[in-house]
Amino acid sequence: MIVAIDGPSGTGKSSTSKAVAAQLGLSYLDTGAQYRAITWWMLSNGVDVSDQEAIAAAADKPSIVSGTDPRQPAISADGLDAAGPIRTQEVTAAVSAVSAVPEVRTRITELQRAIAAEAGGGIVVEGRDIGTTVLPGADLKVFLTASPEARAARRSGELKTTEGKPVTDLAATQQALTARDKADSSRKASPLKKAEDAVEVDTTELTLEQVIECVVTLVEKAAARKAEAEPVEEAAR
Ligand SMILES: Nc1ncnc2c1ncn2[C@@H]1O[C@H](COP(=O)(O)OP(=O)(O)O)[C@@H](O)[C@H]1O
Ligand SMILES: Nc1ccn([C@H]2C[C@H](O)[C@@H](COP(=O)(O)OP(=O)(O)O)O2)c(=O)n1
Repeated sequence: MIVAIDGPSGTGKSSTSKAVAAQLGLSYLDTGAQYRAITWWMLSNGVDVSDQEAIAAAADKPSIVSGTDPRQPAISADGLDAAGPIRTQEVTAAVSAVSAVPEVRTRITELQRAIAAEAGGGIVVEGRDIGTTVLPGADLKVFLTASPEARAARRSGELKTTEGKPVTDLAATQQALTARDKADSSRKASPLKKAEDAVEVDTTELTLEQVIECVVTLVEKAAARKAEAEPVEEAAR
């Protein structure tokens, strides 16, 4: 069972995907964390993130390793724990530019497909292009949306500056988030886009618990469809 959950920032992808995976005993992959980790590695290793060629030349260098336990998501770059540093504003401000470079996307997409192929019991993979590009044959595709105001309000509560202070400016948070959405949706290589066969869920007026319940139901229905379809496929062989 492969579940793809895509959508812009602050729609609830990570919280929903982790909870659904934990509840249904599936693995979990946060692909945004991988793009953030490669961005953090570049910033820490003197790569000029305004120079596309420099980014492309460095794309193969770091070793990015993701844990797939939804209860203990882990991410490292060259063996260093990246879970904390990838959430700083510095990384958030640079991640769209780094992730728009085709060499970075090819590298990270290969990693994602390998992780999904190894997840024997099934996996929930969340990101921007999972349903469209990374795993177009997913058993279920969900596209989460929410109003920019709701997303900014959710995000502003958890952001930290590089010095570790909380970010409280809601208007600035919304502006940064909208700019990132625009960059992620307009890039040439695998932009943020709803797959034609994805189920869209608007989370603006829903609690996180309601979104989780809705996605669990969708996964259970997709699993039932898959179980019904498989004996037919077997017989056809
Ligand atoms: N439906 C919801 N209602 C209220 N808050 C939510 C909802 N979904 C997620 N959140 C909160 O919003 C923040 C961003 O959620 P997250 O899952 O990280 O979004 P994404 O992965 O899409 O960027 C988190 O603090 C999360 O707890
Ligand atoms: N599949 C993906 C996932 C993330 N990205 C890029 C674009 C996003 O702005 C950044 C960060 O993603 P992340 O999911 O961590 O962002 P949010 O938590 O939603 O703010 O990575 C991508 O290009 N493709």
